Amino acid sequence: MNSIRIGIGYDVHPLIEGRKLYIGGVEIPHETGLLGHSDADVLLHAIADAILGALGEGDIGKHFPDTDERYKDISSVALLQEVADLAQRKGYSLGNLDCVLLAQRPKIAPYILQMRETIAAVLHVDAAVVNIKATTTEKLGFVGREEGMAAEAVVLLYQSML
Ligand SMILES: Nc1ccn([C@@H]2O[C@H](COP(=O)(O)O)[C@@H](O)[C@H]2O)c(=O)n1
Ligand SMILES: C[C@@]1(CO)OP(=O)(O)OP(=O)(O)OC[C@H]1O
Repeated sequence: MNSIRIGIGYDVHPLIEGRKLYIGGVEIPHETGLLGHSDADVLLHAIADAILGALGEGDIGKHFPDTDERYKDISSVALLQEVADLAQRKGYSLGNLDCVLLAQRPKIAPYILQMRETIAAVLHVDAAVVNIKATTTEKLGFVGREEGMAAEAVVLLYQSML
């Protein structure tokens, strides 16, 4: 029987002035951006962690240490690409992916289709199997105070070949 595996991912990054805002591989005009060693794309980090979890391969901190200068300011699209390549080498394909971004502002709805297409291209799937949701936290907590953003992702992988 072909094996199926699920994985979850969760990530948080602070928001500061003077950084560009990248979410889901898309640059979004905003007065603050996410802080991290990489471009701090919190949504792609949660997705990459979910895939690594499904593969039993730890997390992105293990694969791309924030002490390594190679990953300084790197695009998280490149990190997700490396994770996708690992999944492919292990014979796994994406069944479907669901994720949610927690952000008080900006509204990301106008960018969701571009994010889905970007992620789908990296993962070699149809955008129909990539679902992206967003929620404010009704001005509650660190997200509501716009101190940071969080993201969660769940993926299902299936073994496509051996
Ligand atoms: N940063 C965000 C947060 C939410 N949305 C969309 O707005 C709608 C309402 O969200 P609530 O959390 O206030 O219930 C919902 O459709 C979200 O997708 C958004 O685009 N960007
Ligand atoms: C991606 C990495 C590597 O550049 O750095 P950050 O952008 O700080 O992101 P984090 O979510 O802390 O995950 C792992 C890191 O090693």
